[in-house]
Amino acid sequence: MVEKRTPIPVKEAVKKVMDYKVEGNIEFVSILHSNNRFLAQDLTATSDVPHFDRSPYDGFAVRSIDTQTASLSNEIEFEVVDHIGAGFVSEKQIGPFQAVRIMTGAQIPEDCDAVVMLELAKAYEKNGRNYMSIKRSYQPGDNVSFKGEDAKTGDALVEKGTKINPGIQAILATFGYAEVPVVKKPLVGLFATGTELLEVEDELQPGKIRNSNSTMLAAQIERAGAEVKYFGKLPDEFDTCYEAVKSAVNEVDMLITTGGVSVGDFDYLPAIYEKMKAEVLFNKVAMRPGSVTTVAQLDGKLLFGLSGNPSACYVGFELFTRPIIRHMLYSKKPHLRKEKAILKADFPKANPFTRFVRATVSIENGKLVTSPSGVDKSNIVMSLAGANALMLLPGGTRGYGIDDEVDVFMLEDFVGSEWPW
Ligand SMILES: Nc1nc2c(c(=O)[nH]1)N[C@H]1C(S)=C(S)[C@@H](COP(=O)(O)OP(=O)(O)OC[C@H]3O[C@@H](n4cnc5c(N)ncnc54)[C@H](O)[C@@H]3O)O[C@H]1N2
Ligand code: MOO
Ligand SMILES: [Mg+2]
Repeated sequence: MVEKRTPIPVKEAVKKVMDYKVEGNIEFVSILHSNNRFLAQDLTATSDVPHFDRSPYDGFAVRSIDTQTASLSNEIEFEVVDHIGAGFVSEKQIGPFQAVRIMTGAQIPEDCDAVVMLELAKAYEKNGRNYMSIKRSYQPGDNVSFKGEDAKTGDALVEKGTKINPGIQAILATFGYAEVPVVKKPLVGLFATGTELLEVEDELQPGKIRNSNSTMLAAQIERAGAEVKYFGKLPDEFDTCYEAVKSAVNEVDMLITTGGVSVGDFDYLPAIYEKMKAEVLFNKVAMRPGSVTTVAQLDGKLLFGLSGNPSACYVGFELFTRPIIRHMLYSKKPHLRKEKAILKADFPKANPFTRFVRATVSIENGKLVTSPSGVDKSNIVMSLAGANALMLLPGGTRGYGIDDEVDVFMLEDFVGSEWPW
């Protein structure tokens, strides 16, 4: 008699997995290798930026007090006593009706408090000396980029758990973070099981298929921010699989297998978990695809037994493994981001199970719209290519039609959801 499994609701299954979440460790990496990593500490400003008053224009630094009577009918002349570019500091004392020719980014001379743009001054030479004249007045601070106007020492800049992007790279560099505190990438072990599996480069043979789940999962693991340790494919042989899984567990933060979790004669993962004395958290989830997703824990370490069917495997990873990875990377919103979208296709059939339909989400007239990215069966690979979201169709409904509003889970997003269930 085949074992009867009792399905549990998706949110209960996710909760059971999240009971085993842990935070990752900190490591320091060169700023040059920190892009796309996740911050392990809040970033604070280590100095004022800019840390000196500077000129935002190419022009002349002046004492605003000397400009007060300047007007179209009263041109005021200044002697230009110094000339500095960005990176230089004028050592000169600037007296009444004197100016410094100054370039964008250069430090404002101590005695000056305003900058005249080059275009608004007339520059000329007289008796071997440089002069300029202006026809308008300036107030203290006119055309000055002030010390600390961008950030002040101690300002909170970016929260830990944030994915480093080009803008954060600029901030890291500005504040001298040559070595960046990032979360060590969770190491995710990966096995594909199945005697039918060929390598990608193999010629097709009768009854055999190319192993597509390994490369798919490796990419999903990397998309979530973790590192893959691929242990290879295993034939459907109990002892071989048992030994391989048992030893691999010790080398990684979590272990994924794909295939061999259902009730078939060569589906050995359930028996392997039992022999390892791992506690099975669930072995059936009330959803499609991915109903056979099985998760176990061994001394607090999670073993994800994902389905062999490609789409079921894909969905199982995104719902159960991804949030564990994202939590390890200090995210406060580790689950897939949930949004509302307008359905652009009909689903007339009654829907007994909660469905996660591989879907394409796009923006039309400022609104999210969605339609399935292909055939909605768990053994289908093609629908995965265009999927940037999973459309949630709750079970027990009479079907859906065009223009219905549905929930979608965004696959390529890093904002996430705190708890979308
Ligand atoms: N009697 C029952 N049969 C099945 C049930 C059930 O409840 N009762 N559940 C079905 C569902 S739902 C799914 S999903 C599959 C799950 O199967 P397994 O997780 O045990 O996976 P396998 O049997 O190893 O393989 C299933 C399918 O996927 C192909 N596969 C496997 N690995 C890969 C890979 N790495 N790359 C590409 N494709 C792969 C494999 O060849 C099979 O076609 O069970 C149903 N059966
Ligand atoms: O796990 Mo299966 O994908 O529900 O079809
Ligand atoms: Mg099977």
